[in-house]
Amino acid sequence: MSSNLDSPIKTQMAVAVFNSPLGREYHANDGMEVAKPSGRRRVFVQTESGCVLGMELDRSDNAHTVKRRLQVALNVPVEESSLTFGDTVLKNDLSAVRNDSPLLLTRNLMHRSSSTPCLSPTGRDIQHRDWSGPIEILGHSNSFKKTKQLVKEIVKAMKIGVDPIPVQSGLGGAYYFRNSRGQSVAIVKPTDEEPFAPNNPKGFVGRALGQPGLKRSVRVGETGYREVAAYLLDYGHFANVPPTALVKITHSIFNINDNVSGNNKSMKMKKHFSKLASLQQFIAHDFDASDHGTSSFPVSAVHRIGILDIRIFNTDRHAGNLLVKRINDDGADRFSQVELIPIDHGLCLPENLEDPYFEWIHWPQASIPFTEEELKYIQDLNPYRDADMLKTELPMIREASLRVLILCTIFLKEAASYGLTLAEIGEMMSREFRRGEEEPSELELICMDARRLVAEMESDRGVFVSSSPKSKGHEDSFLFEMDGCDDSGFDFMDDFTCPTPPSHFGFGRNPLSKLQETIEEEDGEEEENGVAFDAPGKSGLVSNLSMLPKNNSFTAHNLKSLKTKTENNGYGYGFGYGYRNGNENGNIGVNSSSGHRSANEQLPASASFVKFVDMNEDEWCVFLEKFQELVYPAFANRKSVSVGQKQLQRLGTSCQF
Ligand SMILES: Nc1ncnc2c1ncn2[C@@H]1O[C@H](COP(=O)(O)OP(=O)(O)OP(=O)(O)O)[C@@H](O)[C@H]1O
Repeated sequence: MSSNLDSPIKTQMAVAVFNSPLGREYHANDGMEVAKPSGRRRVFVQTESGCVLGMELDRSDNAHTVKRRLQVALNVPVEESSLTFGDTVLKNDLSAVRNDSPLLLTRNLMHRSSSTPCLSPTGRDIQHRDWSGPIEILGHSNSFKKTKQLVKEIVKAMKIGVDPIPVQSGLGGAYYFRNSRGQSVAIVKPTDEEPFAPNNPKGFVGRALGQPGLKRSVRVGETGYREVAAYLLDYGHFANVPPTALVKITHSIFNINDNVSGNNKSMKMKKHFSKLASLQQFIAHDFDASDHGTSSFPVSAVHRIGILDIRIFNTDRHAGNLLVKRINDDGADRFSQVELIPIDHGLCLPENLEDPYFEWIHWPQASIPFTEEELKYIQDLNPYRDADMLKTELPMIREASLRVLILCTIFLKEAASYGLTLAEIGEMMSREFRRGEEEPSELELICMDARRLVAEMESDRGVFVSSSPKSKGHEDSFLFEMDGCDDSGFDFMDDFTCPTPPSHFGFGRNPLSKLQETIEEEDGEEEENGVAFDAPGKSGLVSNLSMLPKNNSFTAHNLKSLKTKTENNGYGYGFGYGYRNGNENGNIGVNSSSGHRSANEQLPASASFVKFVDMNEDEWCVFLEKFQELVYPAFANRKSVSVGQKQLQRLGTSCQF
């Protein structure tokens, strides 16, 4: 039986099927929200094609009944599909699924590239039968007040025919939505148009939702809720993150790729598609931080954004992601002050520690000590409360990301109270390149030591827990079990071995402490397919970039951005992991005829030195205790080096005279 999960139109048809069993539709944004009887929930099912269905669940529903309804609508046999909610593949019980949760429907068998889209001429009629509003906010937090207002303005404008405008810059699909006066009021980024997602309009396709994305530890399709998480965590608007919410949004502007030819389908069809997207308030600005000298940036703005970046382990704070707005502009070229607006938090809260990117790290503002007010803000942060808040507001968030948030917040609190500056904290979190090797950051080294202590305690007590680091047959070596997208047959993070980290802190980093990451299934498949690019060295980067699509939406900014993203991760020194073209069995499809590029052609794999998700609750608690004990010697070490560096700098200056 051919399954039609890839058909956006079929997906739209399914709306009718979903609405019927319960007879009543829930309107999130029209002010008519009816109190639901307990057990009744509104969920949003996203298919692999990116399209989204609003659906009501009853207390009696289970995964099987939901999939059965999907089978009727989409012709996907129940036994061939999986329904995923965050970390959980739903087997039967749906009690963990809360109101407003997005669910991902995937096929177990991987024949994506050979599936034939099935288009239905009745799509328009179906759209009329979808009673949900054109924009529904997922979640009911008070924090979304501003967004609700924006949504009203946008819907009003849409009704009188004011269309959104596609955003040319950036690697993902994004659209400026406007008010009735034609002013941009929000930027909308559909989750299925992210870089490498199936409907990316700029040629970066090749991975399925849920697979590793631009950053290996952030899955494709999951940057949208991270944008919202950053906003929700920005208590008191401290760092100035623009109001952001996750929405189900329906419009004909959105991009749908024909998954056979890779061509853009929606442009020709002008159909309406419902998508899950982040919707962020548009902030009028004058330039971004890459366009202007940074010396005018207020110290407090840099500190506040830096504090947020550390909490959320931002891997993408490049200068383009800091908008700059002049204030007190006297009309001349001079202006007394600027306001900074941090945007684009889709690559924060990774599922693993990797190399963060903090543009501010070498700005002088970052080396100025925190003020009392900033220290108070930091001390009042409660990582466990933050994690609970995110779980409530964004129920699909993964445990691994929450652990990264908890760890980084603890690290920030301890480091700030010890007296470290923003720059020192950022440096301790960043990896370095030595002799062409990416080495773990000081933060990662501390974590590796803490993990070793947990493992030692367990072996002393004779405890063997399946999720603990296990002996791999040779001394000092562990094999960590991975969580994976088991149903997709694609391991998110593959097994890797972990030699014992060095027992000292600081600067004697042991290159051998780097975990040897298995490069997914590539090795085998490279041989099978006989198509492999191996371009070590910097020239590899250049040659790969030169192969990027040349469509009109792909600008120098995109290039710079991809280059920054890769170089930031230390990949600028080599695409040395080997690249391959997609294969017809696989999830890494390439449509070279259409100019669409495979994700794997451009993405090197990142090293994982330490992970947290394989620890059970008890181990995690002990790990955190050990971590907190171990940070102090590391802080002392860092402080003494900073002092040494300052003395050297002074010496250098005095030598000039
Ligand atoms: N809240 C906002 N207000 C105004 N402009 C915005 C806002 N968010 C994004 N933009 C603009 O849209 C562009 C693209 O957005 P963004 O950087 O978030 O997308 P992206 O695809 O993730 O980009 P990149 O690949 O560079 O990280 C930005 O360069 C910026 O000019």
